[in-house]
Amino acid sequence: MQATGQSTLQLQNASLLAPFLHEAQTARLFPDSKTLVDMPLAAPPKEVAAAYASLRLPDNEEQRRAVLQQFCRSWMLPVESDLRAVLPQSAAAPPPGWLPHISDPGIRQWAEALRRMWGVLCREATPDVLLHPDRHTLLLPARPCPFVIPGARFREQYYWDSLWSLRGMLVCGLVELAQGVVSNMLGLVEVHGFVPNGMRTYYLNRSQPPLLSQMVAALHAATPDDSQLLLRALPALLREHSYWSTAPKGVVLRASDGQTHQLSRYWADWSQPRPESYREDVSTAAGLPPAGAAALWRELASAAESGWDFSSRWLADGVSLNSCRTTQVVPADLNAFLYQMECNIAAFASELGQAELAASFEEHAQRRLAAMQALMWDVAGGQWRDLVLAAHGDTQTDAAAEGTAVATGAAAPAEITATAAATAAAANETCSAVTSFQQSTVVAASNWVPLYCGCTPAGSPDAELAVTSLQASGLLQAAGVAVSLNDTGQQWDWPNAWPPITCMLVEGCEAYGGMAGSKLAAALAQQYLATAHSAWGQSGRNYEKFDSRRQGAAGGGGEYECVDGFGWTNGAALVLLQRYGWRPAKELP
Ligand SMILES: OC[C@H]1O[C@H](O[C@H]2O[C@H](CO)[C@@H](O)[C@H](O)[C@H]2O)[C@H](O)[C@@H](O)[C@@H]1O
Repeated sequence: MQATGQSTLQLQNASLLAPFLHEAQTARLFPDSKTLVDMPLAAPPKEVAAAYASLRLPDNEEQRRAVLQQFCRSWMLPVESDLRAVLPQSAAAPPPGWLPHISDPGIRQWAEALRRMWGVLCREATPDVLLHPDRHTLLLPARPCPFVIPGARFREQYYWDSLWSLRGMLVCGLVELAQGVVSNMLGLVEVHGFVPNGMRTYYLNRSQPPLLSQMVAALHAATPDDSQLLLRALPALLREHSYWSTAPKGVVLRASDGQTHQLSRYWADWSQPRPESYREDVSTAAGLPPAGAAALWRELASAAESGWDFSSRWLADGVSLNSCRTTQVVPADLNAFLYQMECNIAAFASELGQAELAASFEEHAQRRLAAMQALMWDVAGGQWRDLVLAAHGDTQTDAAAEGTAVATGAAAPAEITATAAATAAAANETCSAVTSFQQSTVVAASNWVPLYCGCTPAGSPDAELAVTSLQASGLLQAAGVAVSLNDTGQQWDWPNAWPPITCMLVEGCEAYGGMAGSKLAAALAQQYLATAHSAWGQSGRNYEKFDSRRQGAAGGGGEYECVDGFGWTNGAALVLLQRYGWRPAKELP
């Protein structure tokens, strides 16, 4: 785990309080496991830990729970007492030019309500977080700025959510707020070398889909006169790129023609239950020996790093969470994001006059693109497939701690033969090439994310094929785009439709898919607007995810109730409304 200064202190305290965390989470003190880890301490951690050590816990379950509850009341502060609501600068300014021109009064009112949500979701840390960081799990950069939370239980800034929130803020003219959100992330990279999953210390073991360079690009387009932005962002992006492209996240694959390719995967530096989902992870690993449980917990945390927590994409048997094998998957969307990051770094370097750096990142981008084309592009299926590395074997060893396959995963069919040990070697500094892997058969919306990232030229035969295959995929439903065809009960599977994915598909089809792509993009955009508007009209809610089959219905499944707020839902709606207007379509082309 990479941590320095303030966060080291915070993490040391987390380990001091680990016995309490275990007991309290196991006793189910709160319906949502995340509540406890977001509550500030009322006294210095050493004092709290000493008080806990002197506590006599009764054997009787109910009495034990009551004692733990009383302990929490005495030694902890209410959730959200580390935050205060703050109105972003320019929130009171008149709505941006495009918004008052929406002709339908009901839609105009909705757009106005969405715009006001940035004020509702904006937070800053209380002075106590800066004064006593060791009492808090809120993670701050050196010079923290106000930020936007997704909403409800997600009461901190998140990494990939921020792209759609940021773009929503920008179409509303909230430039200072957007600048602060990006500054927070750059500040975290400057200290930790990567952007954590979210701004809490328990997220420091992993990142999330790497979209910072896209946020910098969006902000740069909105503030072309800010000469400082790229100067600050470029070194941070270089650090982030290295975090994603070196082992254990970086892997080397050898194709059947002998050619080696460097790609990346999700890999969390964590082999314990996630503190924010402690009870859930303990229960998923029930019955496993300690080493097997530790390996599974890494796989679960790595799935959380993907943003797709959880999905059949990561499950060896396609349905059970205890077959999670995220680190054995080399994801198409992750590598597409990294391709885009490499292109953006090249463009920023070139703008700053750093020609050599620009050329080297153009080369990185071209190499990754060639690898994706050679290994992930499914010509017959017209989509980019995740790659599944052969399973490492049946148990966890020290090698597992270095990033090898999970214990519980069934071996992938060995279409391309090689030794399982090669998978393990992929994680090592020596970077021996993995030769045993195959394309995943899961039909997930992520298979078309490379279209959004420009992994094939606009209007090319491959791009047109991708649009046609998306139309035939079964993912496009009456009220939205399902993220996969597999009904597992997990939230990143059938029948859920997630705003960021829909937005990426719309923009990918529009930018690269020729005439057919543009038509589909416009129809998908209207479908999203119709369902988001209908949900708001029926319930006053802005759900984090939707049911792709029923207009205005919330999504479900997974380890927490569908929440309201919601950063990326509102951002995607505002961005699509500004781009496409309100033109309800009858059906998809
Ligand atoms: O508490 C469980 C998990 O919750 C988060 O994941 C979900 O919400 C995030 C915020 O909107 C979103 O970025 C992610 O895609 C969702 O699946 C969190 O990111 C996980 O790390 C956490 O374990």
